[in-house]
Amino acid sequence: MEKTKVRQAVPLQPMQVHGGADIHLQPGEDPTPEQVKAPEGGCGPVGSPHWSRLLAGPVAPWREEPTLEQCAARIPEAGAVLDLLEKCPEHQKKGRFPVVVFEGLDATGKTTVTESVKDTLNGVLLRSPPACISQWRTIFDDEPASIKRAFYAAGNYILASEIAEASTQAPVIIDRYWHSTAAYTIATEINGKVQDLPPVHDEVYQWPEDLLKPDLVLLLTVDPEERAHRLQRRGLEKTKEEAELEANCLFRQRYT
Ligand SMILES: Nc1ncnc2c1ncn2[C@@H]1O[C@H](COP(=O)(O)OP(=O)(O)OP(=O)(O)O)[C@@H](O)[C@H]1O
Ligand SMILES: Nc1ccn([C@H]2C[C@H](O)[C@@H](COP(=O)(O)O)O2)c(=O)n1
Repeated sequence: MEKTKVRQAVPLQPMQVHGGADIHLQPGEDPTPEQVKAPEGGCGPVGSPHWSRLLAGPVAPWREEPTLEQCAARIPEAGAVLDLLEKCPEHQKKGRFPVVVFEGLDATGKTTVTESVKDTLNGVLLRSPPACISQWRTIFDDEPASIKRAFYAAGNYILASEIAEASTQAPVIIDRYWHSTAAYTIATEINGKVQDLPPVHDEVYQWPEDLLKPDLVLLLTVDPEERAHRLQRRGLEKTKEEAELEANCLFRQRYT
């Protein structure tokens, strides 16, 4: 067996982004802090100020981007995701059992490790996106980045209600959660060099304040060559992100 490295991921802090009203900026013009900040009370499509901020886009809040609600007429599954989201209680509380998340690039061993830890701890294994919406992934994966991101972000909130319930019964082990959504979004949607990324304490890295927080997040890493072999052995078609990781050093730096 190859060695899988595990390190505790830095938890993201609460995030603040624009909640939905259109902001028009000239190319190169930066938004004011008022524009970036969500309006008091929220204004988004699903009633909760935080959900609406999230679905409006955590990384480039000043851009005009379609939300799930806006594309529901064209993509009925977007409406179904929003219906599920609406049914989730707004304040998700963790039960008495620990909630542990495993993160990492493709083929770093998340499935293998989470299944083993689940068996060892006699726990419950959950995944993001959760099973109730994962059959629609291919639809959203083919959509523009903002819609894809909104789907995965919504999935994290739906998953949170599953975590809340499961953690009253047993330890909960999770394969990907918010960090995956944030990392892929930052890597795909922030252009430029790694030094152009928002600074370390920027709100973009922060955990959404209304999203149930795990007790522990572990990041799995393997040597890039070994990871490439594993992907090759698996023989699946490369995802868009994998192709970018391979070809684009800047993308890789932004992601990691
Ligand atoms: N420690 C290990 N040593 C050698 N091979 C491993 C190890 N852990 C996992 N693998 C193999 O690497 C491949 C990827 O593992 P796994 O599916 O667990 O990764 P993953 O992170 O869940 O991937 P993805 O995110 O793409 O689903 C599998 O073929 C698995 O058998
Ligand atoms: N919480 C999540 C989970 C997954 N994603 C996206 C990121 C990648 O495009 C893809 C990887 O998932 P996997 O193939 O390992 O099931 O899914 C996300 O953005 N947020």
